[in-house]
Amino acid sequence: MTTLSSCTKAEIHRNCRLFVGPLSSTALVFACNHSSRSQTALTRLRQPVRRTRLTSTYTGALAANSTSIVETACASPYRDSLATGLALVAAVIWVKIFEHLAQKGILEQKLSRKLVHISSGPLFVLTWPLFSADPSARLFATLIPVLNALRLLLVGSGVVQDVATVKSVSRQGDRQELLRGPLYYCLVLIAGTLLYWRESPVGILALALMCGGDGLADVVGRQFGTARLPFNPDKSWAGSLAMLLGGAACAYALVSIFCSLGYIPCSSSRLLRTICITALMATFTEALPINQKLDDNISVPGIAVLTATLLLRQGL
Ligand SMILES: Nc1ccn([C@@H]2O[C@H](COP(=O)(O)OP(=O)(O)OP(=O)(O)O)[C@@H](O)[C@H]2O)c(=O)n1
Ligand SMILES: C/C(=C\CO)CCC[C@H](C)CCC[C@H](C)CCCC(C)C
Repeated sequence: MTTLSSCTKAEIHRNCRLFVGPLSSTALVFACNHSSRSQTALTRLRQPVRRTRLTSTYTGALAANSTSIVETACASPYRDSLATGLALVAAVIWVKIFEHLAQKGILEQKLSRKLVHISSGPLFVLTWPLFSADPSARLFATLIPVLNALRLLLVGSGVVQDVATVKSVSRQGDRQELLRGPLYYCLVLIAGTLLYWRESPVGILALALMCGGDGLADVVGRQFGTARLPFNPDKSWAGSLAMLLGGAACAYALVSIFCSLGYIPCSSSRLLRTICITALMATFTEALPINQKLDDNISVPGIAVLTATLLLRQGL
């Protein structure tokens, strides 16, 4: 179990800059999530954080208001349970928001479904630093997609009636659809968490390309996809370009956050090359006329894992 005092002042500053405002307490949880350092160093580091008059108001308020709550949460033996509970509540609220927007007609059903697709995975990945360094932490985190997968199984198979969920994550309101794309999506989140967790960029890359990449291809393709691909008239240049850029940007943002938090050792030129080549391969796979046989939520992360694993064989 690590505590807040295991962060360097620089780490706290860096993370505070990343997660400002209402997420300030999260920032400090993030900041205290690194592998432990020597107690002497901790004591030394702790004081400067307190002593320094942090110039901006938010950092001052942040330190004053959040430290005790965050210290307690970090030091708590229930840290992973707390993080799981928090992420589960966030997941329910997040999907409910889109259910509500689709039901009120504020968002078209297809768009609402795609926005859930684009945002849920990256938001889930962003909850990972809330968990402790304990080897069992990834199992706690896995509970979030596992419970969502179970919900999809129960609703999709008709055991539980939930019209709102069906509406928000299906294309046409057919409950059985939940057993395909959305269920595969949760299974990929489960596999990514269990196999790669926050120690390797491979899982994060695969999830980013499935969510940010493939999701954006649909949104942009529907809107601007007049020029069709020569080898697949169901897909467009605009959709594929959006997947390439959106997927690479999402992957870069997430991996950079995990690099800067110290979970992944990174050399930026190598990382950029890996992200670009993996995004290209995933975009090409998504554009192929194979999605009647193989769901994009399987083919895209599948090819991303293969490509990134091969490229990162020599390490970052
Ligand atoms: N590279 C891409 C990908 C998708 N699209 C457009 O986005 C919409 C949805 O595509 P796709 O995701 O392949 O369709 P579905 O399988 O129906 O949707 P889902 O992935 O959500 O199951 C289609 O209008 C398609 O033309 C596109 O123009 N270019
Ligand atoms: C419509 C979807 C895929 C079709 O291609 C996505 C379905 C998403 C699930 C129903 C909800 C998944 C929730 C995540 C496991 C956790 C999100 C946590 C976060 C903190 C909001």
